[in-house]
Amino acid sequence: MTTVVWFKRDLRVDDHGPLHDAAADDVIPLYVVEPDYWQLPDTSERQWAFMHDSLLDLDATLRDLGAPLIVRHGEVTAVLHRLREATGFTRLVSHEETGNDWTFQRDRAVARWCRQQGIQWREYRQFGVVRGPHNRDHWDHAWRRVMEAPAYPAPSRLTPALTADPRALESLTEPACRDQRPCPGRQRGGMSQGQTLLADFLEQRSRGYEKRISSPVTAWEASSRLSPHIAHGTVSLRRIVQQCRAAAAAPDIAGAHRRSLKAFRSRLHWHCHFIQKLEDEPAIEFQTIHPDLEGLRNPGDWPEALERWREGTTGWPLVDACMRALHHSGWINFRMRAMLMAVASYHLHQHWREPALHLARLFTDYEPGIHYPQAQMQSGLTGINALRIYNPVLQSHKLDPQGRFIRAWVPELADVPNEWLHTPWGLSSTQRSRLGAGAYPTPLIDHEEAARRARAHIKAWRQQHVRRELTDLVLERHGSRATRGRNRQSTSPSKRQSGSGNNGQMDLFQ
Ligand SMILES: Cc1cc2nc3c(=O)[nH]c(=O)nc-3n(C[C@H](O)[C@H](O)[C@H](O)COP(=O)(O)OP(=O)(O)OC[C@H]3O[C@@H](n4cnc5c(N)ncnc54)[C@H](O)[C@@H]3O)c2cc1C
Repeated sequence: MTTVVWFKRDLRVDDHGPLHDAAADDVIPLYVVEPDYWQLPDTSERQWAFMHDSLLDLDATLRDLGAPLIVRHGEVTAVLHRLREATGFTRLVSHEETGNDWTFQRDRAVARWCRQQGIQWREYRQFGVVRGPHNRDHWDHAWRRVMEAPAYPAPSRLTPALTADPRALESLTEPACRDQRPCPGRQRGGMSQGQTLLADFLEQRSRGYEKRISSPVTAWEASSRLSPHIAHGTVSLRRIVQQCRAAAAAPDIAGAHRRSLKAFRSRLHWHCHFIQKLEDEPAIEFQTIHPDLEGLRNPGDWPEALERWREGTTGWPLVDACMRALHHSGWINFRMRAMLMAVASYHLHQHWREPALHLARLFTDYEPGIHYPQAQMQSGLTGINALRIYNPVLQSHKLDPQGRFIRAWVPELADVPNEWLHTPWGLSSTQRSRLGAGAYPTPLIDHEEAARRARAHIKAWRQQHVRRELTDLVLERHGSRATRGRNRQSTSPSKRQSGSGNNGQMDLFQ
């Protein structure tokens, strides 16, 4: 039997169920470059570049196993059709994908084509995300079952159904990407890069994880930096969970290090918890999680603010440093992603979708299932989470007190003393010119005033438009069971989502 293994965002051979099971057959390992996908507003050349590294690595490994990667361009059903005519394959295997709406519709088209052609298509789960009806109360248990199951070993040998592919991967025609912003500091893709990062993180860098991931000064080293590898599947999430557990169980591990590994493991759980939200409600890509918050902000309001936010010229140094670092490297830590999104939504009163798309394009680790729910959560659109209006000046003092990160990314402020670095608009124009900061913009709005306005606007909107019964439905559908349990015990229904209010954040729904 000939089986096509369709690689998508699972570019590895280890813990790859479809490849493992297909190894008994004649196999066609296939990757399809889909030109229409790379024209979508949430995709970019930097993501393709990471993918390309990973394809080269995958191809080299598959060649060693005996069956090189077959790469085709075009619409997937058309590619499969031609391949079917050429090889007569009868089985297609792949991983389930919670991608964006475009990939979901493409998968539906593939399913239709398979039915018409009498091809058996088996999809495997690679995450703890459940497709179809399921009981949210048992979700954690199901996640653990998947992560604790034995990983699939890489096949030791493959029998190729197509021996020589005339189109060598090295000469692959790159898709024309709609977004081509350069990313010189991008992480490299590929299985070996992912493995090295994981080993290095578990052995060394994770020691300071818990305490050092919030500051953009230290997070670059303290975070695992595995996100683009998880998003493109060059390392299996299950392997990461299992190796993390093994590292934490080592007898000689220090308490702080063990706590850090525990905190890291909870993030791996969040990965699937968030993706599950998009799996359960794909409309989240386009619509607010809480339907009554849809009209809170309008697309197209204040275009100058959006442009300045996008280009890292808001005049708030930490915000601009984060955006510019992201342009350069395709990655920024969680806290700063949250702050960027919150500043766009609250201070600059932007509708959530354009900022979310901009960030998606900038992230080499763009993962729709995490991205859209997170972007909405940080914009106050779920109706069930504490609102976090990050104070960009407070965050700046707290997370970059010496201005190391700011000076690295906002060179206009390199000579501004610490006293003024976080609030350079307080300098007179003569002082600014003397310090070489004359070209750095002043903010469009006072940030405290902007936060006050945002708070008042949301409060009024909520009183007028937000229906409790819909909030309860959102909570039922998307709320974390752990949080819900806590809420049930400790808060009255009207204060269900009251939050910490720390770290420069405010809870507006109290
Ligand atoms: C507005 C916004 C958009 C985001 N978009 C993405 C995205 O497109 N892709 C993406 O992978 N992450 C996204 N995140 C989550 C998080 O910021 C990144 O996963 C993390 O910064 C990646 O770095 P790391 O791998 O070093 O993280 P680590 O802290 O080392 O975490 C390990 C892994 O756990 C998962 N994870 C970590 N934090 C979260 C979280 N808060 N929610 C869900 N999963 C998490 C990721 O898979 C991550 O790679 C977003 C967060 C915000 C606030």
